[in-house]
Amino acid sequence: MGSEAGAVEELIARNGGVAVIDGGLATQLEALGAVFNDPLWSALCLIRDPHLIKQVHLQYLEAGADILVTSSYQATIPGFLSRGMSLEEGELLLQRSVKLALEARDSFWKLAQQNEESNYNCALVAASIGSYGAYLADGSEYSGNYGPSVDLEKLKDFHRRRLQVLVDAGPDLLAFETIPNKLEAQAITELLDEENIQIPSWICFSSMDGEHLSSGEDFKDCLDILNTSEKVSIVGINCASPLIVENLIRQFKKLTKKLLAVYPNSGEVWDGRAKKWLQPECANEKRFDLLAKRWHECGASLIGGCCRTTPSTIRSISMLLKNKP
Ligand code: MET
Ligand SMILES: [Zn+2]
Repeated sequence: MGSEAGAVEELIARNGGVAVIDGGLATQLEALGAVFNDPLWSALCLIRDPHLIKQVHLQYLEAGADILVTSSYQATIPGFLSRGMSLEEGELLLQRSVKLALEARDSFWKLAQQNEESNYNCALVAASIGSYGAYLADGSEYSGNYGPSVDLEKLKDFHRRRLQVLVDAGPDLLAFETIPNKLEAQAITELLDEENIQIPSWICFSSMDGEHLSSGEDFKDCLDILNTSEKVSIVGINCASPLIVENLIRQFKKLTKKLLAVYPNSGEVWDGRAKKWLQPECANEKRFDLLAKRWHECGASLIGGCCRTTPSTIRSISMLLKNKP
């Protein structure tokens, strides 16, 4: 546990052992009418519709989220440069992602404090840093297959400038998301030290089988690396099926003492040929909020949703886990 994780620990203690992370950002942007059939994905909104991003942050706060994840998941400097933007413009967009979340948090909190009956916490803002695979936009964030040309230094170089810009914009923590392999976990861990980052980080992995990282590597080898870092305060899983999360929490509990975060997707699977989301088996029997209660009982202390989860998912888990409206 890093010494800087005080604000997160405080939040968890105040809620009786849990903090609620928000839900799918891209999903909710699409629900509000945004269209991003594009390699920049939801980062397009930073350019075209920043007001929608703020609106989604406010919707998640209203639903009870204690932690907002910013819109920088697929916002990268090489991605922006490849669209003809300058370095300066790209950096401004990254700053904007943090600013939008901080503004939403501050204005919501100001109103909440004026209402004596409100039960809200002052939310924390986690700057999202998607994996290298998310930038490639070729699905490799779910396979971990980056090819032979990608080594430790290349991954560090990819992450370095975005990390610096996001930290300078003043978020409360960093959220590395959908990390699919050990090499990238190691690159991030080393980079946090090299850059002397002073805010806490979470590193969340993707997993397809509920046993291994998406790459097929063992979590033990990966967590052995993360456990050596004071800068990584929280580890966990995001954008995996909710049906495999409990097994992963049990495994993580044996491998690390760090706080655990889980925010799986809805369990729907994208059928690229039919261009529609397929419902998971047993979707009805295993409702997300009941699963979330199990995840908490098994030892996860930060719980939320990823793709295809919405403010209504977050509202129900917030009510169930915090036992207050
Ligand atoms: N924070 C990102 C989002 O909700 C995570 C996406 S995982 C593919 O849009
Ligand atoms: Zn997701």
